[in-house]
Amino acid sequence: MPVLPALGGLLALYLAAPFVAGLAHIGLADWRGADWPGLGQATLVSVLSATAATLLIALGGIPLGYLLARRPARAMRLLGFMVQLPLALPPLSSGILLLFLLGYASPIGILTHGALTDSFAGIVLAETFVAAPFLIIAARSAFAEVDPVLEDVARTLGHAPGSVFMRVSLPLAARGIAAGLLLAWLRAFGEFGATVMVAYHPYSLPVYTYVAFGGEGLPAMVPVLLPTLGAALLIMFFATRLTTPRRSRLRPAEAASGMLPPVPSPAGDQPPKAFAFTLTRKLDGFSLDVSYQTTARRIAILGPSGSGKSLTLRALAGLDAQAGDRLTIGDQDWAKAPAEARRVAYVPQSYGLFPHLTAEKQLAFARDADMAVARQWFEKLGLCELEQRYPAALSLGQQQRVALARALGRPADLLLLDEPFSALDTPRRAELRAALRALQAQITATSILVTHDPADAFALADDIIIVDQGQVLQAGPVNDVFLRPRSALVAHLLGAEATAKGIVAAPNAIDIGNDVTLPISGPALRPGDRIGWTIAAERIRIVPSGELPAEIIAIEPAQAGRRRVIIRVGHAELPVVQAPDEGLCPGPIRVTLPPGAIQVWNEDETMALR
Ligand SMILES: Nc1ncnc2c1ncn2[C@@H]1O[C@H](COP(=O)(O)OP(=O)(O)OP(=O)(O)O)[C@@H](O)[C@H]1O
Repeated sequence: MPVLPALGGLLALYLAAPFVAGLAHIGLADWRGADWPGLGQATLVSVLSATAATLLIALGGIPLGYLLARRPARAMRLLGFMVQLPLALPPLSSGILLLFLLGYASPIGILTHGALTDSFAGIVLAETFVAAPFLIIAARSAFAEVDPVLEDVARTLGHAPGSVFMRVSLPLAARGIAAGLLLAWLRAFGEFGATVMVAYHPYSLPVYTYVAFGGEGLPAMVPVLLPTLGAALLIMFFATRLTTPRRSRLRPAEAASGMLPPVPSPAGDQPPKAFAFTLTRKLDGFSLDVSYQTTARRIAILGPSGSGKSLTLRALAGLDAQAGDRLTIGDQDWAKAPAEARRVAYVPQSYGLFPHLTAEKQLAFARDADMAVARQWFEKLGLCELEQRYPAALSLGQQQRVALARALGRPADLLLLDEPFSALDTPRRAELRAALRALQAQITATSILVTHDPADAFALADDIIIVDQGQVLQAGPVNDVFLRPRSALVAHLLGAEATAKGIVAAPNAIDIGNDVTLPISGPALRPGDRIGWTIAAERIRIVPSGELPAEIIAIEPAQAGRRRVIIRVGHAELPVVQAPDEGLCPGPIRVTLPPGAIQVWNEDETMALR
C-alpha cells in the first residue's frame, strides 16, 4: 500500500529537516565571537549533573523496576502509575511542584537554608525528577522479560533472593536497563523546564542556550548547539546498539540425539526415606489440597492439564512455602525451610537453563555445587563436548541433560521433575524415559515426576498420585492403582479409552453380560457389587484359541497402517489395535483378555465418593 510509506516518509523527512536546515547555518555562524568559556562551563554543569542524576536514578530505579515487574499487587500498580507521572507533566509544571517541595519557603527549603534551589544540587534534583521514569519503565520491561522460572531454579540451587537478583535477574535484564540509563542521562542532560524553575543558576546547558538566544538571537546559536548535538549523537549511538538484537555468535543447535547414555551402576543400598506432605493453596479461582505419605523412592504425580501438578511440585521445592504446609523427608522437617535451604534438585518443564551461562557455568552455578559430583554427571550424561555451549545452541534433549546434571550436582534428597519429556517428540521421549529410569537407579534421592502421560508413570514410578482440580483422586502403588482405579475418571487418566459395566460374579471374576464371565487379577471383589471395568486396547488379543466369545462390529483405519477394530464382548464395546489382517471382518470371533490387564472399580463406591 503506497499510503503507508508516504505517511511514514513524510514524518521521517520532517524529523530530519531541522538538522539539514542547521547545516546551512554552519558557514554563517560567528565562531570567533562565541562565549567559549561560558559554553564550556554550562556543558560541564550539564554533563556532571546528568551523570549524578543518572546514578541516583539507577540506585532507586533498578530495584523499583524489579518490584514493579514482579509484584502484581494493586498497590504496586498504583506506585507504577505514580512514578510515571513526571513523564506526563509539562516540565515547567514539574518545576513548580519541586519548588513546593524544595523552595525557600518549604519545610525542606527552610531546613536546608535554600541549598536545594539555585544550586548544582537543585539541577540534579530537577533532572532526577523528570528523567527517572525513563529508567523505571525500561527496567520494569527488562525484568518482566526475565522468565520467573529461572529465578525459581536459582533458589532451588541454593541462592537466597538477593543472590538470585544479582546473578540471574540483573544480568539478564542488563541490556534493557543500560538502554534505559542512557535515555535517562540524555533526558537529564537536555532538561530545561524543571531546571529553569528550580535552579536558574548555575547555568546548565539548556538554560545557557535559552539565555544566549535571548541575548544574541539565532545567529549565535550554532556553536551553542555543538555540545548538545555531540552528546545526543553519542548516546543515541550506544542506545541503538543496546536495543538492536544481538546476532548470535553461537553455533546452531545440532540435531544430535538427546539420549542419555544408559548408566549401569545401581543406586546405593540405602533404604528409601519416608516421605510425607500436605500442601494447601488458595489461588484466584483454584484451590489445591494434596497430601500423601510413602516410603517409595519413585513417585509420579499424574493429572490432566491445570490439575495442580506443577503447583504441587513448586510447593515441594519451597518456592512459595506457606504456614500450613507439612513436608518431611526421612527425619527432616522441611515445611518451614525456604527453597534455597531445601535439598531439592528441581528441573522445571522448560528446563530453566540460564541463557547467559554456558553449560559448564550452569553446572557451577549451584551455591553448594560439588564440582566433582557435578562433573561426574556431566560425563555420565555425555555432556563434555557441550561444555562451552550456551542454552540457545543446545537441542532440547541436550538442554534436559544439562538441567539434570546441574540439579544433581549438589546434595539432594528430592529430585523434582516437571513434565521432563513434554517438549520432545515420541521416539526421543521413549529414549529419554529409558535413560531417566537408569538414572533413577543411580541416585538415592526420592524422585517425583510430574506428568500427564500414564506411560511415564508406569515406567518411572513405584507410587502414583492422581490429581484433578487440585484434589488427590487416588494414590498408592502404581500396580494397585492400575488394577483397582477408584473411578472411571481415574481409569481414563490412566489411559482407558472405553469403559464398561458388569457385576461381580465371584471374588476374582466379573459378569460382563451376554453370559460372559471375565476372570480378573488383584484384590478380591465382593460378589453382587456393580462394577466398572476397562482394558487397554493393545492388551486384547483376537485369536481363534481365545477364551471368550466376541463379535467384530466395526473396523476403522488407524495410524501407522494399523487398524482399529471395535469388538463387542459381553455388553462391552472395546477398541482393539490390530495389524492389517485380510482375514478379519465383522462377525463372531474369539478373544483373550489377560486378567492382569483388566482394571476394575466399584461403581457403588464411586457414586458414594461423589
Ligand atoms: N499464580 C497463580 N495464580 C492463580 N492461579 C494459578 C497460579 N498458578 C497456577 N494457577 C492455576 O492453578 C491451576 C493449576 O496449575 P498447574 O500449573 O499446577 O497445573 P498443571 O497440572 O501443572 O497443568 P499443566 O499440565 O498444563 O502444566 C491452573 O488452573 C492455573 O491456572
